[in-house]
Amino acid sequence: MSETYDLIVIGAGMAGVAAANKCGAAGWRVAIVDALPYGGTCALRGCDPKKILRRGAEIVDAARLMDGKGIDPSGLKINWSDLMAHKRGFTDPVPDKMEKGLTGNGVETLHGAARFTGANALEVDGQSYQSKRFLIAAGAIPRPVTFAGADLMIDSTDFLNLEALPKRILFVGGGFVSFEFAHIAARAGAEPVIVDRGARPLNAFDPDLVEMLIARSAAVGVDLQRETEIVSITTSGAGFAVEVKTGDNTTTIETDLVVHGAGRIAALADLNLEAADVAYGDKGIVVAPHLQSTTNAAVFAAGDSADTKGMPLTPVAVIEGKVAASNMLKDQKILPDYSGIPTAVFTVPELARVGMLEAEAKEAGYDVDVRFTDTGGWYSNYRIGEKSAAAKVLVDRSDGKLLGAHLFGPEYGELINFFGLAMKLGLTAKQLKSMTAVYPSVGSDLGSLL
Ligand SMILES: Cc1cc2nc3c(=O)[nH]c(=O)nc-3n(C[C@H](O)[C@H](O)[C@H](O)COP(=O)(O)OP(=O)(O)OC[C@H]3O[C@@H](n4cnc5c(N)ncnc54)[C@H](O)[C@@H]3O)c2cc1C
Ligand SMILES: NC(=O)c1ccc[n+]([C@@H]2O[C@H](COP(=O)([O-])OP(=O)(O)OC[C@H]3O[C@@H](n4cnc5c(N)ncnc54)[C@H](O)[C@@H]3O)[C@@H](O)[C@H]2O)c1
Repeated sequence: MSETYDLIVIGAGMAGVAAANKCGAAGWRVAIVDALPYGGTCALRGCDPKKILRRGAEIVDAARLMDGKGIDPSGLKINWSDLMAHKRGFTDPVPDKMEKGLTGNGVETLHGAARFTGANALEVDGQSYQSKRFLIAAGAIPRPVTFAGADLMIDSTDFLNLEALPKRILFVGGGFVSFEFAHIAARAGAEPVIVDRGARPLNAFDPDLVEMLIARSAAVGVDLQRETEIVSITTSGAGFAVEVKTGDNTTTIETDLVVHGAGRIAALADLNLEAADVAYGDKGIVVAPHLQSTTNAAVFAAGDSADTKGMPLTPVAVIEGKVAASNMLKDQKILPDYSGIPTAVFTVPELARVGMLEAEAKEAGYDVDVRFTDTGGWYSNYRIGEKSAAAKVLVDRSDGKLLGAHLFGPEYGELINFFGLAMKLGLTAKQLKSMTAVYPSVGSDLGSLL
């Protein structure tokens, strides 16, 4: 006999859990299902474990920047297995905590891979379930790539579980994952190479600041090869030979490990969406702006597995999960507010962005006042020995409002949040400048960037 629910959520990550808790707490009969331990990518295989490993890199880098300024960094090194144990101290308890939170809100927690069998029906490990509504929050998986030997790569999840870090690591793709991991690996004594097929890696970020990050990366031993395609990966001794092509030139890079950093696609292949008549593509479930499927009214989608305006980021997944839940509960069509959502690449130091890129703002016809400042010589950076830092703030000359902010430097992953809030509230640059910050703090630099 099949069970009947008000809502079944597929995926116990940030989007799914936010929605399930909200609908469960509102008194609906809700079930949530995940094929993996509860917690999703961010808490178990992404943001949180990654930033714990980055802490090791931050400390090593900070000490090296103070070499000759009162700190002797010689002998300082990352103990990889201890750092991993520190990471597991956070990740191990997550599934249990998350499941308890859900059951506390009256949500039934199921385990296994969900597969649609009809417009209002799915099965999990042979057991059938009926529901009035479904939320697909199935996240993303590494983009399948076609070069020979692609199966020899490890993915980001494997990297975050490495018991030992080899010396030579090649990252395929010049995006978030590769830059963040390469920065950690370099500070842990590895020699990372990033191979990107494009002319400009991290192309969602300000090009001038990306060039500064590339130079800073090179200084710590991260080798970037641009406009370079992977031809093949083969095993070679205990490691791998990666054949790469730049223009007409083909060379081979010997390495101990090859890591997939070539993007992610929505994880929908196993859901048998055809059975439920749910339209989808590589970017996710095709949804109306209020997150309801365009082809099956019983289905909503949120997070990395929904094709929306939002980037595949944790804050977006949470917002979309909550908005989808609210729309289902109240039978309304509220739209997610994507304004002022910042993002950062957690290299050391970090690169951050909120709002439009300079090129996007100009293309959209704004009269843009571009306020670029090299902050490498500022007190905040002098204090810690960092010479490479800058900010680019974009202001609309017509009304003084912020169009975008782009930052590269230590603690700027925090500083960007002020710009995000100001943009969400529609503040002018002048209004933001009126903020009084603790002195001396990185926040107290903000006024001078405007
Ligand atoms: C290495 C890495 C680092 C990242 N760092 C950051 C960061 O610093 N900041 C940031 O904002 N974002 C970061 N992200 C992105 C962020 O993790 C995602 O945007 C976010 O986790 C998406 O949440 P979600 O709920 O949509 O999906 P997920 O958290 O991926 O959850 C989806 C869940 O669905 C389950 N599932 C899928 N198919 C099925 C099925 N058929 N049946 C049952 N269960 C299923 C999966 O097992 C998974 O647990 C990072 C991503 C990666 C890979
Ligand atoms: N700090 C964060 O917020 C964070 C961290 C990690 C991941 N994420 C999320 O996860 C998503 C996926 O991250 P990602 O780094 O895997 O992808 P990405 O989309 O950021 O970058 C992929 C890069 O790989 C390149 N590429 C693709 N195929 C290639 C090939 N065959 N050979 C060489 N280069 C190739 C692309 O040109 C691109 O530069 C991101 O878009 C982001 O939303 C966020």
